[in-house]
Amino acid sequence: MKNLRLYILLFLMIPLTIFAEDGSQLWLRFPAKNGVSTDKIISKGNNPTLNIAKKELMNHWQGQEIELRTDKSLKYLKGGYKIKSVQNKLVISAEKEIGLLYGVYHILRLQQTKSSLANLNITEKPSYDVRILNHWDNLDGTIERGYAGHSLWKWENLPNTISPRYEEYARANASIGINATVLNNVNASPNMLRKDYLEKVKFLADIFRPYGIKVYLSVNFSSPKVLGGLENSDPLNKDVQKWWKDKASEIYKLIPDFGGFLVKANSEGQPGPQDYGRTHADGANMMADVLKPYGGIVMWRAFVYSPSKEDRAKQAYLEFVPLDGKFRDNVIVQIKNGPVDFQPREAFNPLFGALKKTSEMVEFQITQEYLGQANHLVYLAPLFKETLDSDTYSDGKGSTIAKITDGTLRPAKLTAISAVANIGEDKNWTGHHFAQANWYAFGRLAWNHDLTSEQIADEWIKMTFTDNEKFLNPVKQMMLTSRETAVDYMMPLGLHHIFAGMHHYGPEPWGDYKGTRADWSPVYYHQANTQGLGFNRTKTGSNAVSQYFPPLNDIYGNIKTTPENLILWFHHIPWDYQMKDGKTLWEELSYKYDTGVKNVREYQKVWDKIQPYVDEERFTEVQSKLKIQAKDAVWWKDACLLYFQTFSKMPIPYDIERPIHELEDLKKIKLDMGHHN
Ligand SMILES: CO[C@H]1[C@H](O)[C@@H](O)[C@H](O)O[C@@H]1C(=O)O
Repeated sequence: MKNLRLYILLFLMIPLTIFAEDGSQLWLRFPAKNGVSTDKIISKGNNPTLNIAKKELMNHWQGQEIELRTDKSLKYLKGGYKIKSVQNKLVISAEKEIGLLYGVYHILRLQQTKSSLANLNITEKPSYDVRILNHWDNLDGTIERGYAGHSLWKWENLPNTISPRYEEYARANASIGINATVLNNVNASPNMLRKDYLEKVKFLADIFRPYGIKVYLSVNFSSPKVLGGLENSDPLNKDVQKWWKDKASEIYKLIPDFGGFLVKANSEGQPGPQDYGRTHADGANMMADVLKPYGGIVMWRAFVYSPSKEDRAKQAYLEFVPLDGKFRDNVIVQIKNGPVDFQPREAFNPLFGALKKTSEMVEFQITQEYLGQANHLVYLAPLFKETLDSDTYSDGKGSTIAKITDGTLRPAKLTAISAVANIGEDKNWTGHHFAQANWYAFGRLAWNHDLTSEQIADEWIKMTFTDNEKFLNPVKQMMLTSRETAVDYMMPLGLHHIFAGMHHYGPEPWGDYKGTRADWSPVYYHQANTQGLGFNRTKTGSNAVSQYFPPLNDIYGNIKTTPENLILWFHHIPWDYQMKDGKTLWEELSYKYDTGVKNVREYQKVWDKIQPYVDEERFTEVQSKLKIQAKDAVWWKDACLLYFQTFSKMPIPYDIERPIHELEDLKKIKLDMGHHN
């Protein structure tokens, strides 16, 4: 009897052990045991990176014999590799060991996704040289726009305590080809460059190095003054230049392969060269000169907005175009995908392609500051692809942002792509299990921007969850539509920045922040009045359309040819304007919000139905996040429709669910999150 009870108990525990998954392993769920024995791995040499590659094979590879071979003639692959089936074995070759490690992750991915391993003949060359994460982590452990707990970097404990997550982080990045990281917030503390902090940075760099990851730092332009006690931080002051020179030498003594600096200057209150009447080029070049002897680079951000009254969407272009050709060749201008700020949908940033003699790189945001943060399931590959595939026409038809930034159209000395990370201390790393997919997607696209959103989702689901079609197909569909769904319930038809100030989580279309910058207020962006809705950026308005190359300036300048998903970005249009499907603007807007809500409801059903194929922990966690997302979608719909209705004075179409909130109550919601604009 006793035994029987024990058996029953053991039997009941089986599912628990099978399903003891929590998300902490990310997509790295290779088979745990039964890897190949050492004699099935042929490789010469003993180098830390190679040793990791061999260890991964021993622990996880279940296939045939593998040969790892460095080959100097493969330099042209720029860190890439070849995988070839030769008789009974697989040969992975690359110029350097890091290419071999990438090749090993490639075959482990094939194994994990149950792809064919027969007759392989693969050549991989990355789209970009520098594939970099930007952490907005502060020295006190908080993260600006971080929604997955505190920073991974425990500065106070370094170098005495080394968290195992440092290496896990490096491994996860290497597995998708990310090869660089900026450890600290672009709103940078001058203390980052203090001797004691640099020594801590060295420890992280040492852990990341075998995984091919170079460390970069965000620097505060006033460091010479604040940290060095100099009179000012004027880039043309010899003492200031010497301070940076000495600092560079100090850094490279500790970290010989240090990557360089990321700089946010003269933006949102940060100091910069303009404080001394100098230009962005003067500032960037001063830093570039001190890094040059060591092979370091400067990533200078174009996210600036000046005290001018110009449309905010025009400002980066206005500041940087006159400086084209004035930057050193180890400076690269880092440009947000859109001209405003990581909105659910923006027109692409017109600065892409406009700098002809200066290297340009994209900055994406993986952390979902404006996309429901860690609560909403929004798969971002479609957003990333939309930007990369946008044709700027800068050098004629086909001048996509991908081709401008990857060196195809401009033989750029330097190619790079970056994204603001969503990683924190949370057990599942990113707050929402599905937000891991956005880290993954960024890495995969940085490696190969020709991959489709669907391919990436397919891989990620198979690696992270299962290849069972009953899970794979519906979940993939949910992911692929999720970005458009978020656009629909937040800001359809080109609406933008109608978020509540500070936290940027919920809706506040009525926001009119008198006394602050006009361009921090939602009312500035949607321009709703009794005539209509939208921001007039045509010739009769801010003329932002003129910053686009022909024929885009005309296409966007004309209401009839502007794509409807951007119509309110470029035009102020009457409420009864007739859309392509025959509906009025007001009706179209209403149906878009409604579609967004309905889709989230569908996602809830999809998720509940796949319960048999996922562990309890992840099932419940995603399920409860979807509940929040569904409530938030209704909140967005009610807030925006009830508010805009005060101008349109038209009824919400009767086949749409009625609002369940009162506008006045919604206006009272105050969330205490975040800390500035
Ligand atoms: C790091 O600051 C961020 C800020 O939190 C974010 O709300 C803003 O819009 O963008 C800034 C930037 O990109 O510099």
